[in-house]
Amino acid sequence: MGELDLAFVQEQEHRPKLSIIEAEGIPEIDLSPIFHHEVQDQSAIDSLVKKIGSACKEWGFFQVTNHEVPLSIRQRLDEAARLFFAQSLEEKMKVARDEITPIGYFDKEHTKNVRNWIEVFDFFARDPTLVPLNCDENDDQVIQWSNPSPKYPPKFRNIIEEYIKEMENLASKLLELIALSLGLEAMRFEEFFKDTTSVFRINHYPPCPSPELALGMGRHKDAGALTILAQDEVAGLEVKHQISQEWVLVKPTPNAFIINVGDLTQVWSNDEYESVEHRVIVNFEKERFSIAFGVFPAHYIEVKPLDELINDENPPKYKPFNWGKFLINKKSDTLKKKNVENIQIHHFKIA
Ligand SMILES: O=C(O)CCC(=O)C(=O)O
Ligand SMILES: [Fe+2]
Repeated sequence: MGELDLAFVQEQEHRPKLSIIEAEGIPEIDLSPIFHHEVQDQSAIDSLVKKIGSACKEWGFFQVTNHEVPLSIRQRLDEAARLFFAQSLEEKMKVARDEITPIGYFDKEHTKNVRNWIEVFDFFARDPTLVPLNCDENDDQVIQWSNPSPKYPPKFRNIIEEYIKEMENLASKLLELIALSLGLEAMRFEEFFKDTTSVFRINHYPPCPSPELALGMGRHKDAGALTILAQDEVAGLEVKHQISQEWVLVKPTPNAFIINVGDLTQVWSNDEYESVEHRVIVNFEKERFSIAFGVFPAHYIEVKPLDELINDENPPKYKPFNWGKFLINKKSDTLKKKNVENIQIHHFKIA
């Protein structure tokens, strides 16, 4: 990437602030009560569920520690990611995204029609992943998206697959805790994820000549049920604080994962939990890496507020919509600048 092209320049109101507020408030939650207990300590689990519930309500974001994902896997992936992105553009383009399949290497990503200062590598948890052929509501044809096999670094694919397994285990645990925090059965969400469309992604933010004008990733909300994010020691993620409406920086905690609830959790919970806006600022000197795992259901899932959470006083706030169509719409919005507003869950809101 060279000097800053106009395509990257954010409108004045969305440019990063020079004075940065660090988020002290993002709760750090210890997951040890759900691991390694022959006899489970119910009061420790109840208190964990409460903490998760308040974090989801107040922030939509929290960090988890003692999550049982081995540090060695994260380190091997980090090393491999650095080797992959250090290659020439020509090499990376051999596993590039194309117009049809939004997977592999991509360096022209857009958020809300502004280009991001980023290069990414996307990979699906299932190979192949089934998705609708197009956004047409009356067309039920399905296609397969298949993962690329980068030749370098050696074993890159295996390391990614190993990491994805860990993410899927952690995701199921977190979904159980979130279900309990909403007063639902622990396994309430499980059926949605049988044929998951979950996606793994490595984000690489190179140093940027004008970090005051561009963003690594423009303000957005994550589409899925949850995102599990590993960030390196270079800070950059900013979260919109619900109460003050200020952007606050999420300070890196070594070996923790940052969890945020996405649009689907917002709809399923009928707005009890909200998918919170976040963005990534870039750095003049330092590159930054993060690894995101988006927990997504099967393409055929009809998304709507859960029956148990609605009643006469709290009627459904969303019309049902199909996850697969929503997903491919979202993916096509990142491909290039469009002249229309990108798809959002509020388009399904019942007035
Ligand atoms: O790089 C980060 O810290 C956040 C990335 C992000 O928001 C995403 O991948 O959706
Ligand atoms: Fe995100």
